[in-house]
Amino acid sequence: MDMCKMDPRLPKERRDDRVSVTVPGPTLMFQNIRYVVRENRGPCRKKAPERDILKNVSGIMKTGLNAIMGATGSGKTSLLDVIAGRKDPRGMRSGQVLVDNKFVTHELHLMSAYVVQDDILMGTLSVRENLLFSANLRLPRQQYSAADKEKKVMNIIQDLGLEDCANTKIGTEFLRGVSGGERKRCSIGMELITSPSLLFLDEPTTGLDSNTANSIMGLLHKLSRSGKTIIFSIHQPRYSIFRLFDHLTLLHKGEMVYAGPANKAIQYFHDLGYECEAFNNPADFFLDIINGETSTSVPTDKSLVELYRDSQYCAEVTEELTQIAGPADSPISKKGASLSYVTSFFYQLKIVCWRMVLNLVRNPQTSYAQIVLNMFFAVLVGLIYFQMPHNLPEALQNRTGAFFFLVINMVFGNLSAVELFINERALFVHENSGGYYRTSVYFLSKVFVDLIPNRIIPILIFSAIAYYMMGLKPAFTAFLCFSLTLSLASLAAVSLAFLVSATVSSFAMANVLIAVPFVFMMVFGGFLVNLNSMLNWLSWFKWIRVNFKEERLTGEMYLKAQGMDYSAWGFWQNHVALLGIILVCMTLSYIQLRRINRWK
Ligand SMILES: Nc1ncnc2c1ncn2[C@@H]1O[C@H](COP(=O)(O)OP(=O)(O)OP(=O)(O)O)[C@@H](O)[C@H]1O
Repeated sequence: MDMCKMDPRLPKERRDDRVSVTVPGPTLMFQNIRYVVRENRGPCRKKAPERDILKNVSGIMKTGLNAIMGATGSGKTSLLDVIAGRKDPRGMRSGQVLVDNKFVTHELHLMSAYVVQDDILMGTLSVRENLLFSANLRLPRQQYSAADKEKKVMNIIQDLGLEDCANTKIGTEFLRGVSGGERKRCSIGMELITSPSLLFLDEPTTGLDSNTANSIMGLLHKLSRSGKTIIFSIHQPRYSIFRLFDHLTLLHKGEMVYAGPANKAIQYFHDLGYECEAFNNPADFFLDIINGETSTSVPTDKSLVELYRDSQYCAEVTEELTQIAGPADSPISKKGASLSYVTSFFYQLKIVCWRMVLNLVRNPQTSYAQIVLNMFFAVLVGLIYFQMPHNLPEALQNRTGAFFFLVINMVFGNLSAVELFINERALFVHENSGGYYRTSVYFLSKVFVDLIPNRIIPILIFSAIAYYMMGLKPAFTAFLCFSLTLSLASLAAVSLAFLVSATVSSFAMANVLIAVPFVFMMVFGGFLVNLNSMLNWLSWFKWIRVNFKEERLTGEMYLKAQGMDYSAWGFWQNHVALLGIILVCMTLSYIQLRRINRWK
C-alpha cells in the first residue's frame, strides 16, 4: 500500500480544500510574527543577544484541524503559544494576530481554550469532579444553574467517551489513576466546558501509544466538524492521524517551509522534485526534506523557505492578509490580554477551598504526620521535663532547656510548609492564567486549608500534652498564653516558609533559603546568646527571634539576668512582633504569588 498516494483514502470531505462543517468556526490570522528570546547567561555575564525563534511568519487557520509540524526546536510550540496569546509579549518584535478580523483582546481568552502538553489536573479528584470544578468556575452562574453544569459535565463525559472512568481518580505519584489517554481526554474536557470555538493544543499525542493517539485525534476531528478551529503542534504523527489534518504548517528554524492544505503538501514537494517513496509516512517524508535527508531531483539555489515564499500558497496567504488584516505594523501590546472572571470572589473561594479540603482528606499523609510528630515531641518534652521542680538551680536550668526545645520544635516542625506553593505551582499557573480563579482566592484557600489542620490543630494538641506533663502553672489562662505564644511562634515560622515557597520553584532552593531565617530565629531567641552582651548593632535581631517567657518567680530572675523585659508589655510586645512577622511574610507571599511568571 502506497501511503504517499493519499487521495483515494482521504475522507470524502477532504477531496476538495473546504472542510465540511455544520457551523463555520473562527478564522485565525497571523502576520509577520517575529519573536525573539534572550538566553539567560547568569548574573555576572553580559546581557545575551536576542535570538529569533520565529522569523516573520504569516498564516491563516480556518475551521478544521490545523497542524503545526517541524523538527525539534523548529518553533512549533512557540508559534502556537504566540498565536494563542500565551507567550511573553515582551519577545514580540513585530506582527499581529487577528481572530475573525479583530485584534486579540481578553475576549479571545473567553472564546478560546488551550490544552497544555503535560496534563495538569488535580490527581486526587475523579474525572467528573475535575470537570465539575472547571464548570463551576468557568460558567457564569447567571446563565447556568447547578443542574445545568452537571448536565454539561455529563454531556462532555459522553462526548469524550469517559463514562467508564468518570468516577475514577485521575491519579498521583502515590495513587494509580486513569490511563494516559483518559487523562488527556479529561484535560481536553476541562477546556471544552466553556464550549470554545477556538482550541489550541500543545502536542496532544506526545507520550501516548499509537492507538490512543489515534483516538484522541479522531475525537478532535469530530469536534472540528462541529464548527471549531483546532490548532495544534504535533511531532511525527502516524499516517492515519496525518490524513485527518485539514491544514498543515511546516516550520524549520522558525521559518515557514509550507503552509497550505495538508492533502496538497505531497504534490507541493513533488513539484519541487522531492519524491515520497511508497510505504513512507508523509509526515516522516516532510521532516526528512526539512532536515535535508532527502534530495531534490530539480536542482535549485533557493532554500525551502525561499521556495515557499515564491509559491502560490504563500502568495494566496499574503493576498488574503493584506485584504483583511490591514497594515502589518499595528501596535504590539507588551502587556498581553487581561483576564476577566465569570464568577465572584466568594464563590471562587468556596469552590477552591472545597477542592483543597477534598484533596487534603484524600491525601492526608502530611496532616497525620504533623499530628503524630507533634504528639511524639510533646510526650518527649513532657517526659524529659516531667513536673519541673520549683527550686533553684534545677527550676531555672530545666525551664531554659524546655523552652528552647519548644521553640526549636515549633520552628523546625514546620519545615513541611515550604512545599505549600511549590508542589501545585504548575496547576496554579495553568488555572489562574486560564481564568479559573483569582490569585487572592488561591492564596487564601491554600493558607486556610493548610493552617487549620496542619498547623493550628497539631500545636493545640502539642501544647495540651506538653504543658500539663511539664507541670507548669495550673491556671487555664496561663495555659492559653502558652498555647498562644507557641501558635504565634509556629505561625511566624510557617509564614516565612510560605514566603520562600511562593518565591522559588524547587524544593532544593526552598530548603536552602528557609534554613537561614530558621537558624537566625534559633540563635537570637535569647537562649543561646545573652542579649545584654550582644553587639549593639546586632541586637535588633532579637525582634526576629522566636521568643518565649514564663511568668514564675524563678523565671523572672532568669529573664532579668538575660536582659529581658518581664512586664505585661514586655510579654505582649513579643506577640506583637510575631504577629508583625506573620503579617509581613503572608503579604509578601501573596505578592510573590502574583509575580510568578505566567508566560511561556
Ligand atoms: N522562553 C524561551 N527562552 C529561551 N529559549 C526559548 C524560549 N522559548 C523557546 N525557546 C527556544 O526556541 C526554539 C524553539 O522552541 P519550541 O519549543 O517552539 O520548539 P518546538 O519545535 O516546539 O520543539 P519541541 O518539538 O522539541 O517541543 C528552541 O531552540 C527553544 O530552546
